[in-house]
Amino acid sequence: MFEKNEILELQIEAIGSEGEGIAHVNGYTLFVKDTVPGDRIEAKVVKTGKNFGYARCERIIEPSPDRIEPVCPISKRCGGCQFQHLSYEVELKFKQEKVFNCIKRIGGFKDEEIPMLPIIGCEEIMHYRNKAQFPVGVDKNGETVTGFYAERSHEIVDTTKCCIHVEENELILETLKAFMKKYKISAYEEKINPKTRKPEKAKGLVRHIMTRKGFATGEIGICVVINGNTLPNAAEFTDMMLKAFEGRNDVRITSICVNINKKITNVIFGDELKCIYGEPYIVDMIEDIKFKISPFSFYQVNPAQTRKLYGKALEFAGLTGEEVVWDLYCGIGTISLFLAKKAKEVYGVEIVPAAVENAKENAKLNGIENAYFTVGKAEDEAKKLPKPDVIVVDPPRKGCDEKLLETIMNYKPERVVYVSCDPATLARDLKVLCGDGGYKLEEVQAVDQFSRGVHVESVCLMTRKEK
Ligand SMILES: C[S@@+](CC[C@H](N)C(=O)[O-])C[C@H]1O[C@@H](n2cnc3c(N)ncnc32)[C@H](O)[C@@H]1O
Repeated sequence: MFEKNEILELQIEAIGSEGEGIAHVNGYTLFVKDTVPGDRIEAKVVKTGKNFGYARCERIIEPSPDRIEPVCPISKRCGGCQFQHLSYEVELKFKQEKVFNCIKRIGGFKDEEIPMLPIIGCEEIMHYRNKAQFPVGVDKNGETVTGFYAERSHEIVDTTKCCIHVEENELILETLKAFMKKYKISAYEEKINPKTRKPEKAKGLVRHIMTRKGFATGEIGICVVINGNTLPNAAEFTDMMLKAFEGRNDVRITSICVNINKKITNVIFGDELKCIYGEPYIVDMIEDIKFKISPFSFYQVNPAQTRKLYGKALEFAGLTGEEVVWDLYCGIGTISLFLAKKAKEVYGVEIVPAAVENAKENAKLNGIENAYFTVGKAEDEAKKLPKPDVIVVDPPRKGCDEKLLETIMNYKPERVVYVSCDPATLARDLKVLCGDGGYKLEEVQAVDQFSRGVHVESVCLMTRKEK
């Protein structure tokens, strides 16, 4: 066992599930952030446990051939990206293996039972993210700061630049800071309880700014989250933002909203939304379908990859025009509307009311009359829907609720298409559906939606073993 602060020479062998490098010394595992398999490093032990510990890279003795220079100057402090120092080729290999290994270890599948297609990588790994949520706070000198939380912390790394977000965010953040300075508008300050690591006291007004850009339409939406009832000088804020983008014909601000969140919480949005300019949504397009997207609604963050992901989901659904399809966890109806064009009827279920409102409007906007949407929990609402031939699920990271898996198994649709942003919960659910559930795993496709980050999206097709 090692002592805290002990200096070790380590050979990094693999990448851990959170993107850290892994080294072994006499059978003991050490995780080292910002390192790459093949690096030989000098590291300081920072924490030790019974089975594994953590060390900090102090010096790279010999860099791995897969190590690259991060494009981002703050990549080590910011908690956003984990792979700025790793070649994209190795990042993709890691993600492919992550999905495979989760299905094998957590799902209990044998190698030959995992029909994995090669991961679909990004053509563009920079400036791909259409949505950003920046915390706003105060530094030691009392100046307003915006940027990103440092990893596992509430400390804001002050920056207006980010190489995975859209470049327009820089101008939006600079304009917000100038507005707050000019009109003496305070930034949110919270006191974190060191034991619970949760915020316990707070003051100041502006707590977050969220931006979303429609890549196909150029529409930009801004939402300022405040710890109060009104944003003072809201008209001036709108003027400043519009002026900042004056003369640009590639993008335009079409929505500015204020969200009220007076709770002391880590949850970004409160319930109340006030539109102070334009519409309470932006419009974007995927292929030939238009979508209205409210600030509350989920919308995939990487438009170029979303097309490929949805394309696979649609292919896996294998529709002929005759099927009744459920699209559970449907958000604003993105997948539903693609399915509806090829199916008899589509039933979407989604928990966020604003997203369902968007989904209904989106069906109308695109002249789609065979897609129906319900607000509620998928696990409660699905069993009230007409019997499906195909079920598509696209749950949040925690995966599908057990009750929903039971419903799927009771209804026995021919095909289940599972879109997942967390391979661990995907694997857990596959174990149920392909175990007692009577389904066979037919295809597994990983899609890189989050380049330079550790998360990976995937889509799987399951078919019934007994017809
Ligand atoms: C990963 S997103 C997928 C949305 C949509 N399929 C898309 O591609 O844009 C997951 C969605 O599930 C919703 N959600 C979370 N828990 C839910 C539940 N228990 N029942 C229904 N929807 C839920 C979220 O609000 C979110 O819109």
